[in-house]
Amino acid sequence: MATQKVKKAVHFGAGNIGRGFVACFLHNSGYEVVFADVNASVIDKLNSQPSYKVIEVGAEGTTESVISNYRAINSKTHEAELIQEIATADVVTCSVGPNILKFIAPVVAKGIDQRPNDLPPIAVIACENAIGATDTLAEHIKDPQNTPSHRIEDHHERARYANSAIDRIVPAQDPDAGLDVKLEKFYEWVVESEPFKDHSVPSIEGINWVENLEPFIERKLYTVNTGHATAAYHGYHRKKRTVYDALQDRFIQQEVKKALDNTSELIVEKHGIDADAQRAYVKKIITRISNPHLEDAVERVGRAPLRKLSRKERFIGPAAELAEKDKDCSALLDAAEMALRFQNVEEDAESKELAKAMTSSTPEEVVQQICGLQPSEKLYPKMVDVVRRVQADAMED
Ligand SMILES: NC(=O)c1ccc[n+]([C@@H]2O[C@H](COP(=O)([O-])OP(=O)(O)OC[C@H]3O[C@@H](n4cnc5c(N)ncnc54)[C@H](O)[C@@H]3O)[C@@H](O)[C@H]2O)c1
Ligand SMILES: O=P(O)(O)OC[C@@H](O)[C@@H](O)[C@H](O)[C@H](O)CO
Repeated sequence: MATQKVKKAVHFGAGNIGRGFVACFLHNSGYEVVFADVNASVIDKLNSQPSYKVIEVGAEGTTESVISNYRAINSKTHEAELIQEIATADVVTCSVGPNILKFIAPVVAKGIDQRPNDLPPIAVIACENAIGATDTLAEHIKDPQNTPSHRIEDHHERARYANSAIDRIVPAQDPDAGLDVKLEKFYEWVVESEPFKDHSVPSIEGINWVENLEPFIERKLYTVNTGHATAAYHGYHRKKRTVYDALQDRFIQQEVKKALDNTSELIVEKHGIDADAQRAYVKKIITRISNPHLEDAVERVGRAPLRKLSRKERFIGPAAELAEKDKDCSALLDAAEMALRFQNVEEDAESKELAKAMTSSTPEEVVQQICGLQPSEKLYPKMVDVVRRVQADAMED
């Protein structure tokens, strides 16, 4: 009797969303998961412990599931082993952070290049909070430094790249929790189906396959993440510990609602999303980010402010489009102002860099270099005023 081959997934980033969501869904879909990470302590724990728990918390109570059938490889020290795993895997996923994609690309490229001819193309799905994260990873993989140019023409026979939108709040974990991950019950994982049109899509339970991802990723980033970051940055400024604490403050709650009114106007018009459906979505997001069981620190949600203030991200992205249409983006500008004031310099390298740029650059330089706006854009002078105000306040302190 023919035995069915066990499917294998290599997942880069054994952190919160990696262990708590992506690996959990791959495991539940019958994959053996090979984690790749640079954190030696997490790798050692994964290799010495045969299972860990994923604990869903919420108003409805707590449920636990057990994840097993995984291995882990240190991508810094065991590159050759990792290349072999990728060469023979069915799926490569990652949740390492958008700025890390360029660092994992070389090893993924080598694994793809060594893929045996008789295997179907590997599915590559980046699970980051960023528009087109898989495209970004693919660009790095296909860079001549990583894939020889004579191997590009038939590269699609070895790999297919699909963008995704991934949504589940996984806070930083208690240091004593070991590998276990506490997270919210809600999840949404939407992935492009188009790259697999001449093959079948990978069989991963829970994925919503769509032809056009743009409305899903923009709706997610400009609602969940805009709302989350607005609460976190206003919360940090008002000395709140968690996003839940921030949302107990009526002023912050109003700022979040106003920011999501701004982005809803854009999303509804741009993507033809039903206004009532968007209102219900916003309501659900506010309930989700107000989850008292999650203990989600404002420093985690506000992490990497340079990334969050960049052109295609949760504030400047929608605000630039709204400004071009002469529509209200004032709450997004207020939230961006709070992001500029996020000075978590001890823990966050980008925050330190931002603080330096705010003291050494002109407002115009900050807006061009950090927010990626050009003087010809309608948002540009508004954002210059915001930076000028923050810099003036800093001079007074
Ligand atoms: N936590 C969430 O709620 C959530 C939800 C949706 C999407 N995301 C996205 O997922 C990504 C990861 O977020 P997270 O919260 O899990 O962060 P995290 O810090 O918990 O996990 C990131 C992991 O990547 C590893 N890593 C860093 N550099 C690496 C490298 N060069 N090679 C391999 N591994 C490397 C780190 O050691 C860490 O284990 C981000 O893009 C984030 O926006 C997070
Ligand atoms: O991961 P970031 O830094 O892009 O954003 C922080 C949080 O808003 C984010 O991790 C959310 O928890 C997540 O996007 C929910 O799906």
